[in-house]
Amino acid sequence: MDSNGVAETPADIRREIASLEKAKAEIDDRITALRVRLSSYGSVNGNEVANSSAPRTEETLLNGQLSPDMIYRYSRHLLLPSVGVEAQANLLKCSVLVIGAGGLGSPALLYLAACGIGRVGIVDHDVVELNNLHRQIIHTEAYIGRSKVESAAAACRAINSTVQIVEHREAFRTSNALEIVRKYDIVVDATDNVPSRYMISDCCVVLGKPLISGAALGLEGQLTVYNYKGGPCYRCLFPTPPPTTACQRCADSGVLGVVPGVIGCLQALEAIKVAGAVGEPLSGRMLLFDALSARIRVVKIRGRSPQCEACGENSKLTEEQFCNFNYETFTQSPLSTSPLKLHLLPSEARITSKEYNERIVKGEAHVLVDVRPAHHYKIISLPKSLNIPLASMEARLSEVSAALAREEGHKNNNSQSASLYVICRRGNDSQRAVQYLHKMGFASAKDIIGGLESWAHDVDPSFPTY
Ligand SMILES: Nc1ncnc2c1ncn2[C@@H]1O[C@H](COP(=O)(O)OP(=O)(O)OP(=O)(O)O)[C@@H](O)[C@H]1O
Ligand SMILES: [Zn+2]
Repeated sequence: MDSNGVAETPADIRREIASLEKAKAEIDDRITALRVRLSSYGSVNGNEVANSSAPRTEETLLNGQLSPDMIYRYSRHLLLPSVGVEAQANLLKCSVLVIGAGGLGSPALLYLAACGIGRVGIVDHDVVELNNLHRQIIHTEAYIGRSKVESAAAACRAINSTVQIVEHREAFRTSNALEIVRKYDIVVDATDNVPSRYMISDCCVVLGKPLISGAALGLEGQLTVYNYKGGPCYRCLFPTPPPTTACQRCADSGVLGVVPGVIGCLQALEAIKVAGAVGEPLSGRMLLFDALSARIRVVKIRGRSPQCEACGENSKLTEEQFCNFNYETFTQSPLSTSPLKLHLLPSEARITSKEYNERIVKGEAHVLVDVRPAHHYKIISLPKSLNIPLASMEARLSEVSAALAREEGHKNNNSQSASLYVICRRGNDSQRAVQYLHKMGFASAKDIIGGLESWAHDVDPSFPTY
């Protein structure tokens, strides 16, 4: 008998329980969906404020108080006595600009968005490539060929829709630097080239912004904070640029993916310390990370130099001077990451990859010397090429003579001389090698223009590039 006096069976009761459970599940789903919708609004004292495309942190803070959603989202920060509500509120009010959305920028951006920095700006002009993905973890395969900024911004928004993400899909140059940096409180240098480092540092000096600077190459990385509370700037430490030969890039020297990951995370950490006003930011000190030996050292570095041309006592670095300074000339290296293209040889000492292919198809007697380092040669090489790295050419010249003699013996009954071709990855070292071979009496040596990259591009599209 139910409360209405209607007879009921156990089967009726089971049916009613099932029906109520179904309704309860639907209500739970509805509550979850509403919570997700709620998180795209700013919460002011329990009254929600519509906040469509660009969430504004100020609206989520009332008299410096965190909204209930923020208390929940950042609760693990708030529970840390050294962080707490005050530092979290500082993060929410702060803006950070990350220049470069590559190996360093990827983890830095993810953590900065996740931790609730109020506004995060991203600058990059590049597009996502397949060979970026082993380390540039903010990007996914779906974004290959698309703007790194667009990709990184989407990832940041997916992690934290309450953070305002600003996209700057352009190269950072003297012409736009001041205008961009002015809008942020802290700058993170996550670029990979020397002219950008000087330019970013000078810009931060001119505008008085703290700079979190990181670098990673191969199996090593380093990190420091410049221009912070009377500390040194980049120029204090490096008044003159390094020789161009000392400036390597990941595309040439390689990099273990986790290494920029570690340094990029530490950059986010330093930015959070500066933004939140907690701890001791890494100013006047430099952290050095050696992945293979698993060593991290922190060394003291020189303080602000009174003679520094950017931040020193007699510095005349003004906004106007900054805009007119040529950082590419100063550092003798380009801002863009396009590889160097040397022109060392006359045209008669060069041959295109297509021409070379035609000659070998015709069966021309020849020797092909590949002058790349041995570990490059192991990645991929052309059949029957002889690997003599440029650095060991002098010691191994006799191998070139022996190979030519062998080839002449095999193919030419009339003992006509065999041709000598030299190849490398992109066609720079091959020219250097041919110059040397000419000097050593191998007058007919020719370089293959554009190296293996042009072979892959113009002759055999299935030949791998790296
Ligand atoms: N002046 C600049 N303005 C904007 N972005 C820059 C500037 N200089 C460098 N970058 C960006 O910084 C990022 C550095 O990333 P990273 O060092 O991982 O190398 P990469 O250039 O993406 O790859 P790889 O060196 O392997 O070809 C790149 O996305 C690059 O486009
Ligand atoms: Zn300085």
